Amino acid sequence: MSRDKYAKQSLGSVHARIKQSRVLMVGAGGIGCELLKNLVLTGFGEIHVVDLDTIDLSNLNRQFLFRNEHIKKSKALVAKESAQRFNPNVKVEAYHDNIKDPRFNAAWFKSFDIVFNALDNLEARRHVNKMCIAADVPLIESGTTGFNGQVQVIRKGITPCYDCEPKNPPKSFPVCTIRSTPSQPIHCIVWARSYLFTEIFGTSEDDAPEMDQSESPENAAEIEKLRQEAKALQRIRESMGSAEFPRLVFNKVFKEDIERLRSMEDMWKTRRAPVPLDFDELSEAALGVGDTIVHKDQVVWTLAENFAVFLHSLKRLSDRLEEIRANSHAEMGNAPPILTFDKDDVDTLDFVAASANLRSHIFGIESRSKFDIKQMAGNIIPAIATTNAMTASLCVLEASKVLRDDISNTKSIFLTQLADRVISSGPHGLPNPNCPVCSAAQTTLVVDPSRATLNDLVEGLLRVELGYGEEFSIQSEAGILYDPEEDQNLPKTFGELGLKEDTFITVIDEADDNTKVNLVLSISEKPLDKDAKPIQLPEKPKIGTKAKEAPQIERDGEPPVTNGHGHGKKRGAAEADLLDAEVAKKRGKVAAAPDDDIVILDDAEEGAIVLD
Ligand SMILES: Nc1ncnc2c1ncn2[C@@H]1O[C@H](COP(=O)(O)OP(=O)(O)OP(=O)(O)O)[C@@H](O)[C@H]1O
Ligand SMILES: [Zn+2]
Repeated sequence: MSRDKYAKQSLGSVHARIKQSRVLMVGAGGIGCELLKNLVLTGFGEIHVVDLDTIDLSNLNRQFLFRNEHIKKSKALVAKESAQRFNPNVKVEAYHDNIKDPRFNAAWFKSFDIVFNALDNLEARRHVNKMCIAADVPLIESGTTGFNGQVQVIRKGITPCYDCEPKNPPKSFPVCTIRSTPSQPIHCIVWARSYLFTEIFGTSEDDAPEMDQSESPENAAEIEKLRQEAKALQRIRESMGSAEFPRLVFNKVFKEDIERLRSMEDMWKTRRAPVPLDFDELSEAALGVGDTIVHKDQVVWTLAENFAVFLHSLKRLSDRLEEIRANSHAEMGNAPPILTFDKDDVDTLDFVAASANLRSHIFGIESRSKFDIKQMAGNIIPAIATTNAMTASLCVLEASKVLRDDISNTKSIFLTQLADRVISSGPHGLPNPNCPVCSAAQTTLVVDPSRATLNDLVEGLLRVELGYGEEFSIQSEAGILYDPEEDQNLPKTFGELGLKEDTFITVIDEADDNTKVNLVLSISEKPLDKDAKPIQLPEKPKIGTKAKEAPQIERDGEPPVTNGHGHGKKRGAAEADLLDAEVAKKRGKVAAAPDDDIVILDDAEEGAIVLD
């Protein structure tokens, strides 16, 4: 019996296309392992796998292509080795690399029939989306968070792309809530991790993405005060290692800062005022607390127990940092050593858990167990192997429609546990005509990197040849290259600006009327004849104008479910609840769609039953 017999029977006529197809899978983690197994067993002819990471012990429970002996090895290479054995007729290529590496350029993307995203972060997803739009290759985008999952087919000009709907930025809390008026355990946990821990052992809180530092006239004075408090804490940090250090830190953050807050009476008219803690009183109460308390991670510690763990962990972390400092003395000129919070590093977790609970006590907020705090501080949502497996199988189902050239029948599919049906789907909708990525005009820009300047582009090409007015800006991946107020780069050459082969730059028209859609220029380097212009367009692009008002398009409102929101961060528990509610809402909407029913088609020719 031939190996493909059942695949042929269930897939019907598309089986042959699948066999000849060349596909790319980006990410070999939770979804990726399931997906690669499906692709290999379905018989996709040539599969390329890219993943930048190595295998971690914590991956093994669900990433079943990996075993204990593979820990620390490349995910892409091991996934290839393991999956290849399922079907020797399939060719698998693996790359242990970041998909953003320039070698994976638009021409390389173009060589695939379909691209599958099995990623965990917004940045990489957006990059692959952009490359697939530039290369005009269909993309199957997928993501899971706990029991929720989503699959979306993206095809330039036909479906919305990943960036057609702006994505929610990662959840952040106003700095004043975290530093002055916490009201939930998560506020105290963010304070302990992103303020206290980083001010004592790391770099400044200014870098914490979950703290929204934006100032307004109402909070400017308070923010300035908070800055001064942080500076005072940094001065205390200098006495690390001394016998007085724990008392100094404690008194600063759990007593003096609280007394200052308490004195701001207006703040506490409608809230319970915080009550400072006393070091000596707690020292006495903590005398009987044994060392084993840190192992009781499922019980909520008492105030005295939290105090004891605070002191122990502060000592362990201070000793560690002192030791690193002593050893790194020789390498002068290096940045001073720091510690970073890691949910799996027990010393950092103990410190954050105890500090968060001490603060909760001050503000009359319920304490949490170390186990709970680990979930919240690490933004962990348990990955569910079944959700990944279901999502991966739906990716293949949608891919089969793409290979049948049946994009119009592809669906946006949602998995959710809250609804009466686990899987629901809806039509894919239409591209957003003002989307900065897929509505953009695209063309290649040939430049002589040593001669072509940004001014040649701005004046010679954009204004003279393409009719741009005064108001427009140019952006590269690294940020703004030019706008009317920032023209210092104009005399620089493309070489000096680091704009190499295969990088993209985007021209954003800011004219009030007849605003042009974004123009994406893909750079191609070529030494050009001395007499020729140093910058040329081999093909003049057709640049449409933006729609004045966004038309009412039937499009799925919420952003796709992802198991990471920007910055490679996982979603917090509070966000997960929100997401569940969003998905439930969507589920209600989608379920009402008449074409949501299961259709059984009898494919007479091949004897196959197709479930859509
Ligand atoms: N820019 C990128 N280039 C290549 N691979 C990437 C890139 N960004 C993320 N990935 C990979 O995508 C995969 C996503 O898988 P998954 O969501 O299961 O995460 P994980 O890191 O394996 O698990 P967890 O984060 O839950 O411990 C990871 O293997 C990760 O290395
Ligand atoms: Zn788009």
